[in-house]
Amino acid sequence: MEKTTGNGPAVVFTGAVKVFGRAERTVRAVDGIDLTVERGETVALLGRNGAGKSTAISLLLGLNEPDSGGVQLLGSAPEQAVRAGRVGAMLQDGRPIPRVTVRELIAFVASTYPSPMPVRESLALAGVSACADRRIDKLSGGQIQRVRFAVALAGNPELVVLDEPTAALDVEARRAFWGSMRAYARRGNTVLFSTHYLEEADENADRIVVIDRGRIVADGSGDRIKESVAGNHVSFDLAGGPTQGLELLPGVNAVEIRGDRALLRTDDSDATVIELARLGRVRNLRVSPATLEDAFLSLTSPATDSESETV
Ligand SMILES: Nc1ncnc2c1ncn2[C@@H]1O[C@H](COP(=O)(O)OP(=O)(O)OP(=O)(O)O)[C@@H](O)[C@H]1O
Repeated sequence: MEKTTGNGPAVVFTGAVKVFGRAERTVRAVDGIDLTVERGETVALLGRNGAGKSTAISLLLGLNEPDSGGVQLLGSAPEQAVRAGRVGAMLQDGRPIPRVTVRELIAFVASTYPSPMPVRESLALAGVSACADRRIDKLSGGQIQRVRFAVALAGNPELVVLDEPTAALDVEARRAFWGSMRAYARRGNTVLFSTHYLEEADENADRIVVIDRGRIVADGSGDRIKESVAGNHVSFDLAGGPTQGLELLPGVNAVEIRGDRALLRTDDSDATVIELARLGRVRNLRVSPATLEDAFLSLTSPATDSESETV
């Protein structure tokens, strides 16, 4: 497909800060983000509830102005790139579902852009050709999300920004959605999506940017992020043995007791196991590498009281 290509990165945040509230009740929702996304990359913004993902996306789309720092989209100011149809977005809004057919909606949205994607193509890419003549308010949640994706594609954008696009979908609908997203990305387009699902970030993004309290705390491939929280888990049956002192074993930096089993996180599993053996504590022992979830948990802070935790 012909693309309006340009030079330079797709997205650049430079020291972006966004503060909400006043006086002593302020929240630094975005607290100094520096981030460059190259054209053609698929990047996941991964963070817990309230981490600042939606606020970062609102700055990127020009829906909010940063208090300091700046944001550039496809080499221009966000509003300019959005107006030209160079960016498509799916936000977490609860707008009412229109009572028109899928094709009518997409044709209408396409008509508002200077050089739209042919309607047939955006329907196919979003995987909604088969329900194009059905009314949107009669579709399933998964289909509606894909119609919203078709809306995001209507202007023939070079970049799509998706804010938790699969939050309310079941496993099958999610898989179908990500299939459509990847087909769009394979055309050389750029995708930036936010999620709190680790597996989705790992499976669908080339790069994961972990956000916590408005800051970037890790940036790289899933494997690289796992490595940044180097270490292994050593677990064994307690068999009624003592739990105190386990945190003092060589290499150990965290201890968890689950029923009759001890789980130790360690930087030096060899040394931990040797000492456990010396103490005669080796019962049903297992050593396993840190997972992406371990990495995520150790990089981000738990949600505060006001935020619900759904990770
Ligand atoms: N308009 C606003 N006014 C006041 N505070 C806000 C506003 N928007 C966001 N916040 C606060 O800024 C912080 C970041 O919120 P944001 O919605 O960007 O996080 P998020 O990572 O997208 O979370 P979620 O996964 O729940 O969507 C939170 O503490 C939130 O309460």
